[in-house]
Amino acid sequence: MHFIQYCTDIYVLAPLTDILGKLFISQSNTKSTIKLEVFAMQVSILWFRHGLRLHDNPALHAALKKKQPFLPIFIFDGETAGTQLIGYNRMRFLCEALYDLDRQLKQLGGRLYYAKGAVVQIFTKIWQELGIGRLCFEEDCEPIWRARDDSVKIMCKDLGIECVECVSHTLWDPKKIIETNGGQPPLTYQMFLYTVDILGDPPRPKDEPRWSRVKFSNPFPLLEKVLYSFQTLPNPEDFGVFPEITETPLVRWIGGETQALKKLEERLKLEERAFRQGYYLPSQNTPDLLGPPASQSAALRHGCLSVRKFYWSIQDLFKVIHGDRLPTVHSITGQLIWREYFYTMSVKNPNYAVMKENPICLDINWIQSTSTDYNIRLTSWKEGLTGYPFIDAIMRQLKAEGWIHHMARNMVACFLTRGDLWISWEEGLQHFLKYLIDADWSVCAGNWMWVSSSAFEQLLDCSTCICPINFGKHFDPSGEFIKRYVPELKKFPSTLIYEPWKASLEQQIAAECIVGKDYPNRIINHKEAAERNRLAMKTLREDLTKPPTHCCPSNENEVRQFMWLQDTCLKHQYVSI
Ligand SMILES: Cc1cc2nc3c(=O)[nH]c(=O)nc-3n(C[C@H](O)[C@H](O)[C@H](O)COP(=O)(O)OP(=O)(O)OC[C@H]3O[C@@H](n4cnc5c(N)ncnc54)[C@H](O)[C@@H]3O)c2cc1C
Repeated sequence: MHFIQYCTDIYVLAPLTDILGKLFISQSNTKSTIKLEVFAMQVSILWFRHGLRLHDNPALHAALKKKQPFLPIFIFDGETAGTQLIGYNRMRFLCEALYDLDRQLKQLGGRLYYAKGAVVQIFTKIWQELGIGRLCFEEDCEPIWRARDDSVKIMCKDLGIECVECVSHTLWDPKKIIETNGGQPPLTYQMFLYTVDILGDPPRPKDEPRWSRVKFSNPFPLLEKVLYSFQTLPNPEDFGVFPEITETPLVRWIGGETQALKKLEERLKLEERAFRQGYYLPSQNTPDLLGPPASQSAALRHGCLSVRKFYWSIQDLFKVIHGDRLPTVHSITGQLIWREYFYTMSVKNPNYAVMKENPICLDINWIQSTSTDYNIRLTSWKEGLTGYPFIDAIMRQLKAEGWIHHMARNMVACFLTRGDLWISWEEGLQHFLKYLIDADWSVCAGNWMWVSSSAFEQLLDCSTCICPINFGKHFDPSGEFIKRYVPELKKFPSTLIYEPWKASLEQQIAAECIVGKDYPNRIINHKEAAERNRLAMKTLREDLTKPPTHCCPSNENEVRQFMWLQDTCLKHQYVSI
C-alpha cells in the first residue's frame, strides 16, 4: 500500500510499514536474497542538513509526531551543508552548530548522532539494525542537492520508510512561487514581490515541541561502528579541514542556535532604535566596518536561526512601535526577500552558478584562464595583494574571519569583474563559497551575477562601477579598516593610505613600508581599466542580438538599494571614470 503525505509541502511515496513489532519482509542489499526482519521498535529520524535548530523546525515536529523512538542525526557525506568546498571558519561554525544541538538535546535526555559516509548506505544500515519508521528533513530547494535527496527518497520507497520533507529554509516555498507565476520564476524583484503578495504572509514560526513526551532512541551498541556521538566539541581538523592562517582572527563568529537566538535579541534592539528614530536598515545607513558585526547571515544559512522567526520578530516589533506593517521594500524584511528571490531563481536552473548554458546569465568575454595576466591577477585578488589597500584589507578579512560586509563584497566583486580585472565572476564565486561563513550557493551566485552585470543588473551597464579608492574613503576616511587588516600600511598617513603608490620615497621610509617591496605595487591602473571595461561592456551591449529575458532591475532605485549606494553619497564617489 502506498500513501502520500504532506508537511506544508511534502511529497512522500512509501509503503505503510510503521506498525510496531510487525513482521516485515524486505529485500536485502544482495538483491537475490529475501530476508525476514523483525523490528522491535522502528525509529523516527530527523536528518539535519541545514536547519540546525530546535525552534521553528517543522521536520522536527514531523519526526516527533509518530511517537517512535527519536533519532536525530547529521551525516558528513562530503557535500551536505556545503562541505564539498569549505574553509576553516565555516567548518568550525558548522561544528559548533552541531555541538550546540547536541548540548541542547542532551539537556532534553537525548543526543545528536553523527555519521561519516554515503547517506543512503548509512540510512540502510540503520534500517537493517533498528528499522526506520519515518525519515524527516527540511527541504534543500537548490538543484545541487537534488541527486542526494532523490536517492534518499528512492531508498525510502524501496525500504518502506515514510519520508517527510518540510519547507522551512525559506519564507515561502519557491516551487509555489514559480507555480503562482505561471511556471517561471519572477524575473524582477518587483514581480517577485507581486507574486508573494498573492501567496500571502509567510507562515509564522511553529511552537516548541512537547519534549516531555519524547522518547529518544538508543542505537548503541548495535550501531556503534556507524554512529558516533559528540563527546567533546568537534573540530574542523576532525573532518580534515585545517586553518590556512596562523594568527588568531580579530572577529570570531560562533556557530549554533543558542548564539543565533542571543544575537537576534541584540539585532532586534538595533532595529528598534532605528524604527523609533524613524528609519530602516541601520546597518546600511551607517555601515560600520570596524564595529562588532550584527549580521545573522551565517545563522540563516545554516538554519541556526529560522528565517520565519527573524522575519516575524521584525514585523511584530515594527507593529508594536508604529502600529503598522513594516514596508517590504528597502527594509530588513526586504533584504530577506532578496534571499528568497535568489533561491527561487535557482530552483529550476542547475547551471545557475556557471556562465555557460545558464539561461539568465550573459555570456561575457572575460579574460581567458590561459592569458599570461590571469593567474597573477586572480592570485593577487585572492591573497589580498593587489596593491589597492581597501581591496586587500577586505580579501584578507575574508580569509581570516569568514565574514565581510555587504558593501565590501560589492567592492571586491566589482573589482574582480567588470570594474578592473575583467575576470569571470565564476572564479570569485568559488573563492567566496569556500571562505564565507554564510556561503550560500544561490545567494552567492545571484549576487555575483548581479555585481558583474551578468544578470539582474542593468544590461551590461558599467555606470555605477565602484572605485577602489573613493568607495572605501567614504566609509572609513582615516583608513582604520585598512590598518587593521593590512598591517604593513599601519604607519601610512591617512591622506595616502588608499593610494600608497602616490607616496614619495621619503614618506614610504617614514611609514616603514616601501611600495613594491614591503607592500605590492598596484597590479592595474583602475582609471584606465575601468574605462577599457566600460567600452567593452558598451560594445557587448550594442552587439547583443538576443539578450536574456530577465536582464533588468525594476528601476534605478532598486540598483542603488541593492548595491547600498546611498542617496546621501555623491555619485562621483562611486563612478570610476
Ligand atoms: C558578491 C556577493 C556575494 C554574496 N554572497 C552571499 C552569500 O553567500 N550568502 C549570504 O547570505 N549573502 C551573500 N551576499 C549578500 C549580503 O552581502 C549578505 O547577506 C549580507 O552582507 C549579510 O549582512 P547582514 O546580515 O547584516 O544583512 P542585512 O541587511 O541585515 O540583511 C538580513 C538578511 O537578508 C539577507 N540578505 C541581505 N542582503 C542580501 C542580498 N544582497 N542578497 C540576498 N540576501 C541578502 C541575508 O540573509 C541577511 O542576513 C553576497 C553579496 C555579494 C555582493
